[in-house]
Formats: sequence, structure tokens, C-alpha cells
Amino acid sequence: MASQLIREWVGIQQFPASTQTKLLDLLGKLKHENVSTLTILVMGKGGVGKSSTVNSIIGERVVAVSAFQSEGPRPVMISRSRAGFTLNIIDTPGLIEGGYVNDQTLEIIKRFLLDRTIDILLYVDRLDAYRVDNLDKQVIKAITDSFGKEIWRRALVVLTHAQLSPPDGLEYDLFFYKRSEALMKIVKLGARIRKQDTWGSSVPVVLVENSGRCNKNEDDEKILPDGTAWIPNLVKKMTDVALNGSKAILVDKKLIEGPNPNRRWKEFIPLIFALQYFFIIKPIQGAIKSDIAKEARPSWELRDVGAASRKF
Ligand SMILES: Nc1nc2c(ncn2[C@@H]2O[C@H](COP(=O)(O)OP(=O)(O)OP(=O)(O)O)[C@@H](O)[C@H]2O)c(=O)[nH]1
Repeated sequence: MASQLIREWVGIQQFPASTQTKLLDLLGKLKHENVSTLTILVMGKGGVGKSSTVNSIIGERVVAVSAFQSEGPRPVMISRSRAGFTLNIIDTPGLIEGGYVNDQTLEIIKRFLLDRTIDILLYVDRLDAYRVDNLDKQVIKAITDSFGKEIWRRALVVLTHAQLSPPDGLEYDLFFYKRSEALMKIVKLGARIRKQDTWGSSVPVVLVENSGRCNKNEDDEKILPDGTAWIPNLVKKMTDVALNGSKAILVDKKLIEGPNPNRRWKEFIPLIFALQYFFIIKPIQGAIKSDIAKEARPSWELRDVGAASRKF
């Protein structure tokens, strides 16, 4: 892999002083645990706010944001370093096209990630969506099939457009609860997380508001409706996941290509032959042999011999 020049994370200086302090504290905590690099993979459907979230975290407009479907389905990796710590964020194109998961896009993402280690998956969706459907399940299944179920141990569900007014007079907290619950149900289904996978219930759901019109607190930090400064909160949750003891995901050839379909069930071939021999070939051979024995003399001859012997 070609080495690349990693730029200084100057965007951090764009944040208000209290956000900077909290972020530097978190980076210090990671370094204290011997984590000096974090590679974050950002995935989800198109137009949900993946690129905007990347820009918000870096504190610079590093990737293009568009209200319309973005062109050029290419992943990009943005790397920044600060005080001996390197942050890599990989922004990916939306996975859905024409109502289906775009396999070609998925393939491009997988190739791009070859030989990289994913420390964190940000699965991005919008808070202001009222339904989950089969498409959500397909996207989650596609991610799981590509990188394995374990990637969800390293995942955060990120919900953008957090500064919404819930419909039908619903309380904000209740709306958030219902939306998270519905989404987590589909994540568990799509990722095949079973009841015994106790970690499945601890995938964090984190709110994000990328809009320039996001409310701010007295320290000028962008806040959620409950007053939480969301950038340090998101980085804190990412730090928790990075340190949760699960293994980061190394994207190697084996993982990308999956089990070779030509080798599947190969070990059962001798058994199938043996079963065929004893339960099909042998009984047929036996039946043929007894047929031949019976057919040695024609049946009319056997009948006549029987009749003649009865006469005497
Ligand atoms: N109000 C609001 N708008 C947002 C937020 N996040 C993203 N947007 C808007 O949503 C649109 C899509 O955002 P992007 O960041 O390009 O979404 P994406 O998921 O990267 O899109 P693709 O690259 O096409 O897959 C843009 O018009 C953004 O300005 C948010 O948190 N709040």
C-alpha cells in the first residue's frame, strides 16, 4: 500500500475551546491504552448524512456534501494526526441504488478496504425517518456478509438530523426511543445477532446534527435538544467502542472473498459415495442378481415343470 502524507488535524482548532479540551482528553485516554490510530468506516444508505458527519468530526469540509445523489461511487479516506494520534475516516458511497443494494459499489468498498483494519463502524441513518423496511435490512445484511457479524461489536448507529420536531406531538425522547428501537430490531435481524450474543444489546445509538443551524450552548458548542454537546459525545462513544475489548476487523482477502463455493461441502463427498454404494448400488445389484437367478429358466418352463410333477 502506498504510504501517504498524513496532514496535521488542524480542524480541531475550529472547535470551541471546551470541545477541544474534551477531544484532547479522549485522545489522551486512547493513547494511554496504547491506541494511537483509529480507523473509522462510515457506511449507510445514500443521502443520510455520511459525508456531513465526516466533515463535522474532522472540523473541515474534507468531503463533498450534496442534497442529491453523489456521483462517482468511490470511497475516500481522510487522515489527520494530532499529538502522535492518527485518525483515519473512510467515507463510502450510499449502498442503495434503484431499490437494491448496489453490489458493484459494495465490491469497490471491499477492495478499497483490503489489508486495512477497521476499528469502528459508523452506521449512519436519519433520525427523521419514520419507518424501517426491508431495504434497511438488506444494507445491514450486506455489511454483515462483507465484514462478518463481529463488525457490529465495533459499531455505533449514528442518527443525523437530530434537531427535529417529532410528528404528532410526540415527546422527543419517546420519538428517539421508538426510532432507535425499530432500527436496532432491524440491525439485529440483518446482522443475525442472536439472543445469546449479549453484546448485541449494547450497540450505541448516537445523535448527530450536522446542520449549520444547530443550536449551541454558552460555550458555542453544537448541542442536541437535550443540551448534550454532540461532537465530544460522539467521540466519547467511539472511544468506548474502541476500548470495549472486542477485536478490530482486519479486512483480508479471505474475509472479502468469503468461503470458496467450489470447496463447500467437499468433505462430505466420500460419505455421499459410501451412502450411494450401500443404499442404492448394492440393493440394485442384489435385485438384479436375484432376477437373473429366477430368469435362468423361462417362467412357462417352470410352470410346465410344476404341472408335470403334480401329474405323477
Ligand atoms: N438538517 C440536517 N441536514 C443534514 C444533516 N446531515 C446531512 N444533511 C444534509 O443531507 C444531505 C445529504 O448529506 P450527505 O452528507 O451528502 O449525505 P451522504 O450520506 O454522504 O450522501 P451520499 O454521499 O449521496 O451517500 C445534504 O443536503 C446535507 O446538508 C443533519 O444532521 N441535519
